[in-house]
Amino acid sequence: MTETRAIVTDIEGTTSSISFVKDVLFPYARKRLPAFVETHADRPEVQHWLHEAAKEGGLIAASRTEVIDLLIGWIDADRKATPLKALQGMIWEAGYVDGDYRAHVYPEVAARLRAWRAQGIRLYVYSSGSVQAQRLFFRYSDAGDLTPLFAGYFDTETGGKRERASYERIAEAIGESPAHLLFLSDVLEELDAARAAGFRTTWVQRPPLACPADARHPCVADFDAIAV
Ligand SMILES: CSCCC(=O)C(=O)COP(=O)(O)O
Ligand SMILES: [Mg+2]
Repeated sequence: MTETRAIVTDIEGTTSSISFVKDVLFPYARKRLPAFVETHADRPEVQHWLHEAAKEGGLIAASRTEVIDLLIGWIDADRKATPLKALQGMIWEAGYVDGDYRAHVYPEVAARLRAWRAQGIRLYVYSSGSVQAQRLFFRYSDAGDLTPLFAGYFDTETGGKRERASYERIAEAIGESPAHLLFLSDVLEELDAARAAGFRTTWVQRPPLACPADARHPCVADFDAIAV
């Protein structure tokens, strides 16, 4: 079998439960978004992402309230829009620092990540959440600070997770041939795109989901079952 030199993992539904993201993080950001935008509107990075959101939403000369409404609509629709993800990451920071929540990771994940590192495999994250959000997530995880395990992070500024070109860019950035890279995700369209770029793939189907017998990617219920 081809040697795996690096693993790139998704977060939601793969290292961590969908419920933590949807039922804890998203509502936290939704509730605080209007006040966050009003009180941080002078920060250049906030201005930048509000402008990008308005552009992506097709709003011309939009008021701040209109952009906030647009962003809230995107949260409700679970739209993986880069401007929304960047702003969510900024808002979530306070929740982690204040101890309002810790990021969920499935019980075997931290030990398995450490075992892969001990084997010399480099670890990366590719999530729709912004790089800032990803760093916070693993710094404040319920298994402790996992950020020392990761060599790098990719978000939708690299491209959409269902696009082959994104994985080609990630392989280029990691500096390895895609054949030596393994991508983990719960979403088949993401795995198809990664495979089209030459990555090895594994589909993570956390219980109560189950792997179908005719799965088109190697399929596991947890990280301990992943063949590297
Ligand atoms: C970085 S934590 C929040 C993740 C997030 O915002 C999201 O939309 C989940 O996307 P993923 O690509 O990890 O499934
Ligand atoms: Mg996912």
